[in-house]
Amino acid sequence: MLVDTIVQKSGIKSTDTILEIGPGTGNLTKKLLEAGKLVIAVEVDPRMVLELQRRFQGTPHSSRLKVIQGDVLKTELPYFDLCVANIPYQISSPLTFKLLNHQPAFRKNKTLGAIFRQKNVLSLLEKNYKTLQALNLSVGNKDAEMGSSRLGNANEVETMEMDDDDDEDGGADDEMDVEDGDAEGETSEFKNKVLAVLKEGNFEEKRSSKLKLEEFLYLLSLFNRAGIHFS
Ligand SMILES: C[S@@+](CC[C@H](N)C(=O)[O-])C[C@H]1O[C@@H](n2cnc3c(N)ncnc32)[C@H](O)[C@@H]1O
Repeated sequence: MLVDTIVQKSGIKSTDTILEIGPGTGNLTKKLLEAGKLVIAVEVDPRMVLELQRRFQGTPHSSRLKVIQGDVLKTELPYFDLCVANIPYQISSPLTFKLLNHQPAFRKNKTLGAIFRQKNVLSLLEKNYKTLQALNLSVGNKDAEMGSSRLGNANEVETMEMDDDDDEDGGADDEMDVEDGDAEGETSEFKNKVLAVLKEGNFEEKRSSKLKLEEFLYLLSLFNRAGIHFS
């Protein structure tokens, strides 16, 4: 089943308690409960909450289901071993960020500086960063092609200026950096980029458990501005 696959890949030791975000009418919830899990479901839509309660009330599983009605971004999350979610795209970044910073509930009350130095966190972020860079490059190249075909050969100077702009914006040069850089150099370069964002907002020594929602969102905006995304 899906959860077992996730567990195998992630190396998580225990999956007794599952946080399910956006359970809707509860199709996955049912499977999780049937697999003997304790499910904490966070659902914003009151109609879905009623449906969930109606569906599992009086069944042998009801004692292992807790439903929390509310916006997951504004809800204080309980302890859980594994989180599953099927949620709208718009909230996936802030949610991933919230979950990344939910670590005090498991592991220690680490500073953000310590959390963002962890290899698994850095490698996830770097993967997203490179995907976005590649997408931007391909969109940039398409725009440049369309631009030069619009200008045609009649205005060579304009076309050359446009090429220069591309270089300044990190177009072709960046692509070469990505291809030519050695793996370790790139990783520490990316780590420095992440730490620079934390320093910019004065977040490095702050503890995630003490942050307010506004501070989370501000930090998220700083990361996004630097091209660093969480999903
Ligand atoms: C794509 S549906 C998932 C449906 C469900 N997995 C199923 O199979 O029936 C997304 C669900 O996320 C819920 N949702 C959207 N935003 C949410 C939020 N901020 N907090 C909690 N739940 C949310 C919606 O109400 C909806 O039930």
